[in-house]
Amino acid sequence: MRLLVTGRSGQVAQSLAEAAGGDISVVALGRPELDITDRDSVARTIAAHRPDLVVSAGAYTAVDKAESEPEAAFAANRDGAGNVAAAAAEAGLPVIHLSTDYVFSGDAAGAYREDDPTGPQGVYGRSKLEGEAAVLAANPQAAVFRTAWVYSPFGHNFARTMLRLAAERDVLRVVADQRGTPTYAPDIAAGIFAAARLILANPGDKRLAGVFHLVAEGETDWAGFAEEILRQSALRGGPSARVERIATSDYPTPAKRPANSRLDTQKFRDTFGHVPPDWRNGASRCLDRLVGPTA
Ligand SMILES: NC(=O)C1=CN([C@@H]2O[C@H](COP(=O)(O)OP(=O)(O)OC[C@H]3O[C@@H](n4cnc5c(N)ncnc54)[C@H](O)[C@@H]3O)[C@@H](O)[C@H]2O)C=CC1
Repeated sequence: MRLLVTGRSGQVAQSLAEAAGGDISVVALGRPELDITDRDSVARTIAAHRPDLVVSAGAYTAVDKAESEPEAAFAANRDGAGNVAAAAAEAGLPVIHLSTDYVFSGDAAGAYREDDPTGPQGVYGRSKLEGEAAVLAANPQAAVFRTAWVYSPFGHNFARTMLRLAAERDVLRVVADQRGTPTYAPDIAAGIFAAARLILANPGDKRLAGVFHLVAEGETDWAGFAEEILRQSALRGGPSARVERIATSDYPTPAKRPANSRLDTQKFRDTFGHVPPDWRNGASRCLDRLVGPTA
């Protein structure tokens, strides 16, 4: 199968490109040749590369900056997402679109299911929620995968930030009152490949369209994630530091984050027959790459 992926230098796009091989080919494209805010450039790119399926992973992901740049966030996350889904639909192609736990308020007690009420807390979450609606309206073969707390060997992410800070400081202050599931981008890529295979084998199957939650198994809080990264780093001879657990109120940010980011993945597992690994397993593989293998 041949996948065209938007947002070439992003964590998920790079993970998809890296995992391609065998009967899977991935063409990952980004600006300047593919700008999702430019409908014509999306249509031209799809026509030129003739993929079987489009993965929409390009997005405006600067959560705090979005509060002061709402136009840019909505241009990419709502209008750009809609452009990609519509251009795929015009070519008769299914689309897998990435969305986020930030569409929820975080006030619920348990893990969020796909049909639970949304309630984004900031501009980024609102722009992604409106993007979901645009995608589902534009393409009858659209699957929206909400994921969360993405990290990888690439780009800006929490795991890399913790390692960098641990090399500079003895104590890292990390919020301990936001719960969720760290999800290793290569594990998202594996879930996307499994789903894409099924979607392409069952064209028009309505059960494979709609919203799904795709995160790793298990849960923790940001401080717990930091502790695990630093524990695994120390095992490999990498930087380590003590984690001081703090409250969100001690670390003010422009955008409010959900206190509960947990996503229920039952629907994804039942529909696509794919079970993502535990988050600690992903952390271990990421640390193998960022620090090196354990002795
Ligand atoms: N990073 C995270 O923790 C989470 C990410 N997500 C979603 O998952 C998806 C993938 O996320 P990541 O790979 O982490 O993001 P990322 O920030 O690593 O990559 C996004 C890519 O999109 C590109 N992009 C932005 N505007 C564009 C435009 N107009 N045209 C073409 N490309 C453009 C950026 O240059 C970047 O390479 C996104 O939809 C994001 O909203 C969901 C939950 C959490």
